[in-house]
Amino acid sequence: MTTRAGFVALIGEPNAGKSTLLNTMVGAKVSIVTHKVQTTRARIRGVAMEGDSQLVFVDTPGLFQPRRRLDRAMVAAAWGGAADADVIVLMIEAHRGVTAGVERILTQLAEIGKGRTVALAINKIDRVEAPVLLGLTKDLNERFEFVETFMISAEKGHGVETLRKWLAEQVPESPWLYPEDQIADLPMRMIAAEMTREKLTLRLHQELPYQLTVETEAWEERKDGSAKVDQIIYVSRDGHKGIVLGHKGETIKAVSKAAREELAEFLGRKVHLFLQVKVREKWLEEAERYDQMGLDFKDGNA
Ligand SMILES: Nc1nc2c(ncn2[C@@H]2O[C@H](COP(=O)(O)OP(=O)(O)OP(=O)(O)O)[C@@H](O)[C@H]2O)c(=O)[nH]1
Repeated sequence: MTTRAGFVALIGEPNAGKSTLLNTMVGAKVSIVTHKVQTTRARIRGVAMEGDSQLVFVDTPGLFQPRRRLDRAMVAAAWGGAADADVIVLMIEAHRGVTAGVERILTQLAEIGKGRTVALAINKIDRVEAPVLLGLTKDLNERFEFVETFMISAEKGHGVETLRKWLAEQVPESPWLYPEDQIADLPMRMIAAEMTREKLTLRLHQELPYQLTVETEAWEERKDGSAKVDQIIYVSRDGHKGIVLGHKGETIKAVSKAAREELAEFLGRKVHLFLQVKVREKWLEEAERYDQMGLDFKDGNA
């Protein structure tokens, strides 16, 4: 069997329908991903299987005219995700057409999208008549050389399967990036790992060994409705392990408690969180590419 796998970035103005499309393509589980945990790094929003292809959707915060510093960082992150992706899909709203925001994105796309596979998805086609769509398709394709144009309704599901099949053909031949039995809760695993990393950062301040990463090793749904989450904190040196554990394990206990509480509140149910610290000298090298993408590299999976 020839497998394929790759990264897909959905870009577009806020409200274009990116989350809706993701949910339709990936399944209901992603909807749990909210904007609550903000990060400037690209994150995985969901993974879809289509035939022998694995499509990993990376998050791109809505692209808008950045004013504040935080906004600028978010927009940069959005483009960062797109620049690393194998396929970029620009989503626009059919009834709004080429807005000033869309024009701005197209200008940036002229640089980022050069030589890449960029498709156009005109969304919310249920809101306009056919002639409008044809005019819009022509207009947009004159402004940028899209490899393909799709007319979809993310909400009603029209055209979504065609788009997904096409994406499956675009990603390169590659082993799958994530085991199939993990993809359903992958976004949750990543969010949980980020929560723990955030608590470590808060707790350790400057002491924090910068070569540190958190991975969610196992996620188990229990019959009583609670979730059992096992995480490993990887540090690159023995000395760092002591810092993370703290005097008599105080640091790790406090981090664990804070992360557990936040995760429980986020999920709205009870959480049992187990943290383990491991020394792995080479993790940085192994994980480099994934880390840059904001992905949690799982040992031995790639
Ligand atoms: N009529 C119609 N509405 C849609 C369609 N797809 C999405 N919407 C609606 O458009 C709104 C925005 O959709 P989202 O999926 O949240 O948009 P988004 O691009 O993820 O927005 P941000 O998270 O702000 O970047 C929601 O109210 C959706 O219900 C569609 O195909 N037709």
